Amino acid sequence: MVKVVHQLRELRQLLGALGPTSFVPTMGNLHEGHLDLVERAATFSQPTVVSIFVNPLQFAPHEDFNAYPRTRDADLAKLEAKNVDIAFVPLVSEIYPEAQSCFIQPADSLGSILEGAARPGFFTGVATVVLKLFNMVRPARAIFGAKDLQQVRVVEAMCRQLALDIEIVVNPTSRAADGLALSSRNGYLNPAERAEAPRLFRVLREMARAVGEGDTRFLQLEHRASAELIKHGWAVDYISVRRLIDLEPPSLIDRESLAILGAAKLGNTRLIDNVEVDRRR
Ligand SMILES: Nc1ncnc2c1ncn2[C@@H]1O[C@H](COP(=O)(O)OP(=O)(O)OP(=O)(O)O)[C@@H](O)[C@H]1O
Ligand SMILES: CC(C)(CO)[C@@H](O)C(=O)[O-]
Ligand code: BAL
Repeated sequence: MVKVVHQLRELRQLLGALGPTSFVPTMGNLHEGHLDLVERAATFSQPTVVSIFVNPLQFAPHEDFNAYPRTRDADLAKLEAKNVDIAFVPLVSEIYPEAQSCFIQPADSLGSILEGAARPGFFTGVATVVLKLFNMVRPARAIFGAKDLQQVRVVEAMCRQLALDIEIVVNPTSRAADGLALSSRNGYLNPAERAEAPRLFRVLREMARAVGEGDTRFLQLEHRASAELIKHGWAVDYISVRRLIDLEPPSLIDRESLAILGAAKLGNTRLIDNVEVDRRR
């Protein structure tokens, strides 16, 4: 039976009896992508803790904090079916008990680019809540999805820079049959937008193929991909070729591992995705 816990006090009591755990932080509205993270957690053969918390700190005032889907009972049934040990479902007041809080601000070189440029303050909100959840759960490891690649890099850097003894495990992006990365925000799409949405993955995959085959005209490729999306009604935040390791722009001389990252809006729905480059030349 999954144990549903709302308060830190109870969480600590339960954890004391469990020993080292694997932890999957989420904002709920669980889909197969989340459940794949839970399955990955189970491969470590230690108890699994999943948190469900829609973190107000990572939403700007004009963003979708209030509209964000909250499907608690369905989420808990899915965690029960996956044999999760603890579902930690705190109230906002449990995570932020004081009116003012200190924050974890990622280095600008990582926290203020790409998603951080499009959503100022976003990674301060993410890093702060992730550190807080880590301190509450004190897991041996935490599992994150590659769909949010920059979030993974921010969390890895935080663990490195603040000497946290937590292994960060990255699980591949789970996709629908047509390639669209699974995401809670896909639920905002109307049928016509849902049919259009896989184009983001397709243009990123096409760019990754071109770069993998040796095309180094990155700016031209980025412009072409953006134009293709704009032509089909998207508003593009960025499409960018980056070094996989630190998301810096690549140099033309070194043969670094690369990824193509993109974020764009279809109607009112903002989607992100990324594709690693398989370099053949
Ligand atoms: N399609 C996916 N594949 C792999 N991991 C995923 C996928 N979607 C979400 N995750 C991971 O699940 C964890 C919790 O993410 P979150 O609850 O924000 O879900 P989401 O579907 O990404 O929602 P949103 O639409 O808000 O971005 C994160 O580590 C995230 O990277
Ligand atoms: C890591 C996270 C749970 C922090 O709120 C969130 O950013 C998410 O769901 O990806
Ligand atoms: N999955 C990332 C969390 C967010 O967009 O707020």
